[in-house]
Amino acid sequence: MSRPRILFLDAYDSFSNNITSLLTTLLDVDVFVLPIDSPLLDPTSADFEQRLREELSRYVAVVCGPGPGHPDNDADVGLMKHIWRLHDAEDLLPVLGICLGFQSLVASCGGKVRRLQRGLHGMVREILHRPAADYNEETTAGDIFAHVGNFKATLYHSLCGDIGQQAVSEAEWDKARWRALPACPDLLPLAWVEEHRGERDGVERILMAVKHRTRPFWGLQYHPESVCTEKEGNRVIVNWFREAMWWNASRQRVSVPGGDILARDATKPSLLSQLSAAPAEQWWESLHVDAVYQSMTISLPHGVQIPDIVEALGPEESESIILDSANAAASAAARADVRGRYSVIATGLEEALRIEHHTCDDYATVKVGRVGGLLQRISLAPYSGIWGLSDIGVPLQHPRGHHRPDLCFVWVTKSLVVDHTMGVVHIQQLCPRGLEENPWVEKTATRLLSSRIFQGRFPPDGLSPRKETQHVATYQQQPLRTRRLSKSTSIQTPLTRDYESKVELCQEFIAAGESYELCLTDQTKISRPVSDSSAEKSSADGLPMQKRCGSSLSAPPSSWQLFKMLRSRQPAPFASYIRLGEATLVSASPERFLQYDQDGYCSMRPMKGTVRKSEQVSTLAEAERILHIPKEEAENLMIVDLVRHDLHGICGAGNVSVPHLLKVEEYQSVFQMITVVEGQLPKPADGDSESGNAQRYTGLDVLAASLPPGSMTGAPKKRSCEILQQIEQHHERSLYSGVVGYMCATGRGDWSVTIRSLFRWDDEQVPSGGEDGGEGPHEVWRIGAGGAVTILSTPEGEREEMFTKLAGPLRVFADSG
Ligand SMILES: C=C(O[C@@H]1C=C(C(=O)O)C=C[C@H]1O)C(=O)O
Ligand SMILES: NC(=O)CC[C@H](N)C(=O)O
Repeated sequence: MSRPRILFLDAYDSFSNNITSLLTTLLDVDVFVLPIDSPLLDPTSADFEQRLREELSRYVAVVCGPGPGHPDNDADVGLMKHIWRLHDAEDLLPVLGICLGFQSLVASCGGKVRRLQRGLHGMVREILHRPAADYNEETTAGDIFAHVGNFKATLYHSLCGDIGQQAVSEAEWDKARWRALPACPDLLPLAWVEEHRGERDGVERILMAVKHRTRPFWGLQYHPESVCTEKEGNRVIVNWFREAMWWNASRQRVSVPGGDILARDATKPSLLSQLSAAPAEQWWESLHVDAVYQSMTISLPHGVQIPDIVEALGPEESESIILDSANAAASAAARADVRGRYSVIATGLEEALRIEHHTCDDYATVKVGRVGGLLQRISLAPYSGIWGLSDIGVPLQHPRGHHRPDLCFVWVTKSLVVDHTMGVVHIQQLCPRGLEENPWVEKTATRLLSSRIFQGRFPPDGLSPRKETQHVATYQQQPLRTRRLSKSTSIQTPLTRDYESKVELCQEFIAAGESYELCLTDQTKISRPVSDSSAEKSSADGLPMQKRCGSSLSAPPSSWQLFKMLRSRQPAPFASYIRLGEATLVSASPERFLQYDQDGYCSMRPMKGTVRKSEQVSTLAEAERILHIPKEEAENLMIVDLVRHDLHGICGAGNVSVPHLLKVEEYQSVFQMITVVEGQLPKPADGDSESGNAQRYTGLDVLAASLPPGSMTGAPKKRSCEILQQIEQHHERSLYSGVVGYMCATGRGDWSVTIRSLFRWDDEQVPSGGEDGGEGPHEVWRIGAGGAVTILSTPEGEREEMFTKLAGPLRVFADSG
């Protein structure tokens, strides 16, 4: 027997999948999702009424979801307002509105929707409903709070339904609070929050739930699906469904089973299932997946660090992918929970196959090596797109002024994986079958074993000592501002006043109900003489090339040297050094985005809440005191609920949990609050068969469905990105704010958020940075930094946070002048 079906109208919230998961698991129903502006159900088309009626006939009930915006704005609520207009016996069906859906119900019944005195986002409050003793036969009818105990729930709103409550005097309030008020006679209030607004403003009465007097409509202002809403609140949902089913039964309304429906499943189809639509000629045949795995493991001498291994491997390759658990050695000092266990050094990139995609294109390219010939252009038409802003419905500005790839996947067949826990290096390659004689693994092992670092001619001290010695002399602590470091390097940081007014603008959008949290960022631009990249890394004899050449002091440090400086100053679990195509990224990211294993276990680690280390805040206990406050916890909670939504969209109902909520961790220069959210990918019903395999979900499904990272956008993601594009003046964040990581052939993967990083593009060169125009070509480095703005932020606080995050990466330029 098929389960009852519920239709969920999605207003592009970032919590929708949490609601569909809650409904599915709690009520044993199937939930189908229709966007509020679905082109399949267009209110301007002639047969709209008919199509709507047909679609609704398939469901036992409708849930109108939360979302950004205002119920008076048609585009924000779309189909919802047609639901509240249903009236005759044939069309009518039970409906529950949640947050925006609830406000839309209030507005449709003549109530007002006004701004709260101050928005409440990620705030957990006691939901006040009628006390148990007050329930009798009359008051219980249709009251979905009847016999529910006390519970707290999470709020995400700036607006509130106003049915006249503020006008009721204190003396009258006790009686009036459960009665329909004259301003809106059709709605019976069922629950309230009383928010203390300080001496002057007193208590703001905030309507939390209603029931329509004659129609089967209910609404909840709070978020029943939030991870911080207490379980007792689930009984409200169960009661609603019981009332809904009872209403259907009493009207002999039966939903029509089967048939075509316009709404889609609450979870997305797998990426692999899209391949059946792919053209017959398969580009991935050139990946040589028919390969032999060869490997060798050698032990790692104490104190050897990733850059030492890279340098011992020999002269620099023109491209690099190095994922460096740079805090592995310094983990005792960092005391952060994440200790990178593995580091990955990719080699042989010049012959590696890669896939690139530029967001505005409708194709991706497959080619070999950096300048290698184009093998194929893959049309994206048969697929649902490649993971970017455009895939969450946020178009980019045209023209973008460049044709750089926004996505680059490289098929790496030769790599070194360092296991810091076991103290070993695995040298591994996938060798095309028939070419097994390839001696690369042995040759690499021999080269490492005979190098200075493996021969013990290396100081066995945890931190590599020979690093930036030549630069220490120029080290100066300087305040951060636009300045010239030397005659030839200039740094342009965001202007204080500018940034602060952008924070204020974010807060205006939030107060208007357009967003709950906005991760505002800005960029710092560094222009300096082009570094001599041919002198990067070291020569085959193990001596730093620049030392050999004797020209080290005049040449600015190469990107590789910048990386070495950054990783030792800010040892982070997700450091990386990437030189790929035209891009260079030097990162000291502390934030894991997503990790998954071959069994479909996924873990995300959103980070929100940052405090700079200082004399006043130097211990974990002090940081906890500062970070465990409503503002910081709310910031984190909002992203946690958003990340749960992203995971639910792939893992499905009931397969997401939060094992660690709001934990404070220590890093080199900051304390950060993090939460761990876990999910389990569904197993295909007939897992071993070919068709089962085609339906299989992998970690890539989660990655594709979760970009861009919610911690860098704010919530709800789509509207927040639209607003941020505007406030950040369509300035592309570029490599900053994206993700870097790997997925290996067995299905494991690990991705970090690119923050606390520097990056540059080869094509961004200015002819001369010198005032006299005589200093030769300059290259441009960029550093993005920012933080989450909420209604409780202060412009000064946010500006200070942005500069705190900027300081670490920027200092490598300051120190190397
Ligand atoms: C925006 C940045 O960091 C993000 C914002 C954080 C915050 O608001 O506390 C914390 C970590 C990141 O998700 C940055 O580092 O530039
Ligand atoms: N979560 C929501 O649905 C929010 C509704 C509305 N945009 C508000 O801010 O009040």
